[in-house]
Amino acid sequence: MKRIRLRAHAKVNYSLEVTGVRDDGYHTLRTVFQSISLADELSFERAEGRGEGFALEVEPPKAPLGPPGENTVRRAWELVCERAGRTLPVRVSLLKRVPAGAGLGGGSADGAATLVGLSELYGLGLSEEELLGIAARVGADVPFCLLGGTRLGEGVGERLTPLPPPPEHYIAVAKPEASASTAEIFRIYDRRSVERKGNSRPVMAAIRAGSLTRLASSVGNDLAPLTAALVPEVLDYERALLEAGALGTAMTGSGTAVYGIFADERRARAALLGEKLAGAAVGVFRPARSGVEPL
Ligand SMILES: C[C@@](CO)(OP(=O)(O)O)[C@H](O)COP(=O)(O)OP(=O)(O)OC[C@H]1O[C@@H](n2ccc(N)nc2=O)[C@H](O)[C@@H]1O
Ligand SMILES: Nc1ncnc2c1ncn2[C@@H]1O[C@H](COP(=O)(O)OP(=O)(O)O)[C@@H](O)[C@H]1O
Repeated sequence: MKRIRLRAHAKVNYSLEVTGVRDDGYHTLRTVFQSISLADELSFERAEGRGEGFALEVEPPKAPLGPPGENTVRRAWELVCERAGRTLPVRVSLLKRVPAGAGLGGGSADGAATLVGLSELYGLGLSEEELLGIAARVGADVPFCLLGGTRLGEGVGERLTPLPPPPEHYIAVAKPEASASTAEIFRIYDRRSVERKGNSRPVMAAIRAGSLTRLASSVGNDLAPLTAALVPEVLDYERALLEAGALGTAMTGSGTAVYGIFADERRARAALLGEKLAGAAVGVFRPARSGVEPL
């Protein structure tokens, strides 16, 4: 039985600026995305002639994936079936490692991996351009999660420009108990605009210069004050990471996870053991060069 096994990488945003609002209410962004070594694992097998054609097993079973109909894996499957003009019976196993609702793009990464997995499983031969087109319909982050690496995202995140890999470093990630809904954060944004810090340009200059200290001192996220107003731990954890020696910290995506940049793995791991981050540690990760890759 043919089985496709893939790793779906999470991401952080080294910068996140809101640049406007489209007619459909989506906000345009300028953001530098970075895939990281934290990843979910997915496997895909044909499930000929069983039920409606889509079966998903998740480990751990209680992983908070929202309403079943809204799962990004199912949504991606529905769109690929539509593109293929037929039902593609599949059984998907998903090992969740990326915390949901964290701004780490876990759901988006799973959606991206599903597009690749189904195209390979059924030999659909979908081009990257076709996959990107479907990805944009799954979610705003999914086109990036499909390509991965280091990229500038514009539009709602679908206009991607590749960037050189960043200088070597370690990324210590911490997440408060509370999650944040991306939709809610943008609703708050519409009611009270935020100071635009313009981090993307200095972040890109630092990456191009290969300077870790400049990169670390340039990271930032315009949405952080909004999420922090709902979940104060966002700011507490940024401070704790700096006190533990992080060269720079920021919130990722619409939150609630935050990360600290370290040159030294040992210090990054020690930072997550500090009492102020007790129970919040997600882990220490490295930049990754792809978004979806064979397991
Ligand atoms: C803003 C980012 C930055 O990385 O946040 P994170 O998801 O990483 O936290 C992402 O682009 C999010 O992408 P994604 O998580 O796919 O958002 P979606 O599910 O497509 O959107 C959820 C809701 O958030 C709002 N939304 C989302 C993205 C965007 N650029 N503008 C918006 O206004 C819309 O109301 C949308 O219905
Ligand atoms: N495969 C999935 N993994 C995680 N969350 C999912 C998935 N499919 C749908 N969701 C829902 O989408 C929400 C956002 O998940 P996720 O993409 O991980 O957040 P973010 O992009 O903010 O990191 C989750 O809170 C959950 O309700």
